[in-house]
Amino acid sequence: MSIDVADLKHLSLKISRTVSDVESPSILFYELPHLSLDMLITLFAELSADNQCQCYLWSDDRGFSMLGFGVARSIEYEDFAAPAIVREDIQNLLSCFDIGDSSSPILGLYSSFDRADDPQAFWAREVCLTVFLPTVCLYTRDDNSYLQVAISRKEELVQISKVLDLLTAVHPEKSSSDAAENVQVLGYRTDLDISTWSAAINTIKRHIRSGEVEKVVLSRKAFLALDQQLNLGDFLRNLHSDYPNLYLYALSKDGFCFVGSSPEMLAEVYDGKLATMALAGSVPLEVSKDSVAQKGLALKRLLGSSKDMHEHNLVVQSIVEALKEVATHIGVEDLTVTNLPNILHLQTPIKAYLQPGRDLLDALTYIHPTAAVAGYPRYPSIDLISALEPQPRGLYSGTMGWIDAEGNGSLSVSLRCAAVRDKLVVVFAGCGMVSDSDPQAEYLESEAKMRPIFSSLPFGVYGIK
Ligand SMILES: C=C(O[C@@H]1C=C(C(=O)O)C=C[C@H]1O)C(=O)O
Repeated sequence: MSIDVADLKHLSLKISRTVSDVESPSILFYELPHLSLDMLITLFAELSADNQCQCYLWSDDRGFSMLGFGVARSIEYEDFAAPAIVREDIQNLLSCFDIGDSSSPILGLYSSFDRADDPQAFWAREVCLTVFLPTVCLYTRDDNSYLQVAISRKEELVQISKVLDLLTAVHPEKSSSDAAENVQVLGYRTDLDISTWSAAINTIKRHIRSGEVEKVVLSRKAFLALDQQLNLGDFLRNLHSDYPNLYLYALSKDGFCFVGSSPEMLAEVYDGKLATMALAGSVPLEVSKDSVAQKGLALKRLLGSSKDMHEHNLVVQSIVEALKEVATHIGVEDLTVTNLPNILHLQTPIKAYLQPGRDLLDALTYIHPTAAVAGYPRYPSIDLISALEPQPRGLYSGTMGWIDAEGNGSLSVSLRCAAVRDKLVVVFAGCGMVSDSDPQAEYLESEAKMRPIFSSLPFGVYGIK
């Protein structure tokens, strides 16, 4: 169903009237005709061009998508805070608003991997955790779409009208623009080339031999200088059409945009039931090869690799250990394979019941960062990562998603991503290192993990090393 312009204009008027009458800060909810993800992508691209306001897009493949524009209120934590404190802060934040009926407001939530405060790295000036109530939130849940507006000042009406005006103008099947065809790469570099990468892996192996760690996830960045700014709408549409069943996310603020498409769920919580996964142990696929034959061989190699099974089992083990602190009835399901165009991953779904009073925030605090993005055990691995990686990771390998007032919600792990500022694109990828990791093979794996970003750029860069 497409959006009826007359209906929206009517809604817009109705909201303006209601908002003008609102005397105390309020959160209002309206039902909307179905919003496709494509429409939210178009809105994200248009709204993020306005550098004044934060814009947030997050979507899973299970029927939840949200677009948040503006920030009515936010809570930022310089260090990782205890879940009980965050929970209380969220309740206090929401208690400033009249919420009315039975709807539960949706808040955005994102966290960084580390306490990133490198002034040289624009993607890494992050607090640890941010929870925010968007001024305008369009979201779709199980095929129903809603508009949530948080009103505390009359000026917010401008932001609300902006979203509604754009919505009336968005065509449901917006085709991509052709302006970006001529984008050129002016420069390319990586922070860890194959020789520094290999040296870092040798250091990790020394720490593994000494018994201090069993696995460390090493990551690197690729920096691309373009001759013009990226068209974010086209980029997100390409990313979504090539990798359709993943988490798609984008955060635009402070003059930069962090964007990606991740196969990894950190946690999904509903009514005390928790779903998570171990995702680690990978075989990259080459672009040039016949995909069916190649996938068959790669699958055999992955399932027969004791190194990948070891890497994977450490992640299962670390998640189960973490869950024992906050959950009961922990069920480790059968091993499966996540089959993507660029790579195959071993995957084990894990389910549990959270202890009474626990919610998504406990899942975040205890599970993250898993051994799939940090290492095992967690803290010596994180120390090694900060010693070996030239700059903080910032949002890369952090988490992104949403939470409601009851602590239900969903978070993805921020992988297969890039930070974009002006004409610079920084692409991130990492690989789990164990005692028998081969630096060359791991480097190829990191290239394959960057491919979704490269191939979604207008010129489809594949061969960058
Ligand atoms: C760290 C990344 O991916 C993680 C590491 C994996 C591995 O080492 O096999 C697989 C999936 C992810 O959990 C990344 O994509 O940057």
